[in-house]
Amino acid sequence: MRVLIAGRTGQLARALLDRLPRDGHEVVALGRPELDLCDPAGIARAVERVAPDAVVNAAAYTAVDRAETEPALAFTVNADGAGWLARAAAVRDIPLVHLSTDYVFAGDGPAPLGEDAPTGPLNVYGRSKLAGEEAVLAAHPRSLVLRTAWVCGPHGTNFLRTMLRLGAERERLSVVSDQFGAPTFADDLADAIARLLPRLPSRPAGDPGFGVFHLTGMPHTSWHGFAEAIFAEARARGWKVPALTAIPSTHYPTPAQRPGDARLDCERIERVHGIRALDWRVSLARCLDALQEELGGRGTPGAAGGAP
Ligand SMILES: NC(=O)C1=CN([C@@H]2O[C@H](COP(=O)(O)OP(=O)(O)OC[C@H]3O[C@@H](n4cnc5c(N)ncnc54)[C@H](OP(=O)(O)O)[C@@H]3O)[C@@H](O)[C@H]2O)C=CC1
Ligand SMILES: Cc1cn([C@H]2C[C@H](O)[C@@H](COP(=O)(O)OP(=O)(O)O[C@H]3O[C@@H](C)C(=O)[C@@H](O)[C@H]3O)O2)c(=O)[nH]c1=O
Ligand SMILES: [Mg+2]
Repeated sequence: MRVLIAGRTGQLARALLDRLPRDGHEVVALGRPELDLCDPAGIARAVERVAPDAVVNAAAYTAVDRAETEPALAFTVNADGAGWLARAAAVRDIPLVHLSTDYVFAGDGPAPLGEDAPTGPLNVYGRSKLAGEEAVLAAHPRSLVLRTAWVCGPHGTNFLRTMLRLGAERERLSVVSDQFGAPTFADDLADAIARLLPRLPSRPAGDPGFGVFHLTGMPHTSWHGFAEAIFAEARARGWKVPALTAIPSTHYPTPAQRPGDARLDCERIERVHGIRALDWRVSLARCLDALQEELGGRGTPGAAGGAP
C-alpha cells in the first residue's frame, strides 16, 4: 500500500517511517511546510498529489500546557486540520487512521474506560483532540480513531526523556502518583498501525472495523510508577539516577489540569482487529538499550555532554 503520513518529525511519524516499509508499504511522510494542518487547500493538494491508498494522521499540536494559552492554534491543528485531512481522504474514498488521546477523559469516574465511556476533557489540548475526533468521524465514515496515551520512545519530547534528563541533572525528583494511565512506546504503536492498515481498504463505511478504538501499553500504572520503572532500568545500566518521591498532583501545579484515572480498556481492538496491548516494560528495556548504544557506553542519556 502507498501510505501518506501527515507529520514527519514527530515520535509516531518517525516510528512509522521506520516500521511501515518493512511490511512492503510505500511511505510518504509530509510535514510542514509541504503539509500544514492549518492550510485546508494545501492538505487537499498534498493528498491529491501523493495519491495514497491510506492516510495516517500523526501530526498534532501536543504541547499540553502551552495549549492553555494558544487555544486557537491547538483547535485549528487538532480539530479543523484533522477534519480537513479526513475530508481529503473521504474525497478519494481511502481509509484514515487518526490518533487521539486519553486526555479526552476527565478521569474522575470508574476505569478502565471503554470507547463509549463519557468524555469530559479537563484542558484545551484534550478539548481540541475531542473536537478532532468528532470532525474526523463526521467528515469520513471510513476512519479509525485510535486513542492512545503517554507516547514515548528514544526521540522527541516525552516523559521518559524528561525523566532521564532531569534524573541526570538533579539529586531528587518528585513525580505525581495520583494520575493513572499507561505508557505506549511509539514503536509498538507503529507496529499496531502497520497491522491495522491492510485490514481497512476492503471495509465499507459502517463496518465495525472503523470508529473509535483504545490502544496503550500494559500494565496500567501512575506517572510515578512509570518513573520508578525508568530509573530501575537506568540504574541497572550504571546511569546516574535521582531519589524519587511520590507526590499528589496538588504538589505539582501545571497550567493544564490532567485526568486522574484515564486508564483505557483495550479489549475492543483485540476483539475486532486481533491487536493486543503490549507490555511497555519490555519496550522500555529495549528503548534504553537503544539509547545506551547511541551513547557508546558513556555517561547518562540527557546529561550534559551525553546524547541525545
Ligand atoms: N505524545 C503523547 O504522549 C501522545 C500523543 N497522542 C497523539 O498521537 C499523535 C502523535 O503524537 P506524537 O508523535 O507524540 O507527536 P509529537 O509531538 O512527537 O509530534 C507532533 C508532530 O505534529 C507536527 N505538527 C504540529 N503542528 C502541525 C501543523 N500545523 N501541520 C503539520 N504538522 C504539524 C509536528 O511537526 P513540527 O516538527 O513541524 O512541529 C510534529 O511532527 C498525535 O495525534 C497526538 O495527539 C496521543 C496520546 C499521547
Ligand atoms: C517533569 C515532571 C512531570 N510531572 C508530572 C506532570 C504531569 O502530571 C505528568 C506527566 O507530565 P508530562 O508533561 O511529561 O506529560 P503530558 O505532556 O501531560 O503527557 C501527555 O501528552 C499528551 C500529548 C497526551 O496525549 C497524553 O496522553 C500524555 O502523554 O507528570 C511530575 O510530577 N514531576 C516532574 O518532574
Ligand atoms: Mg508534554
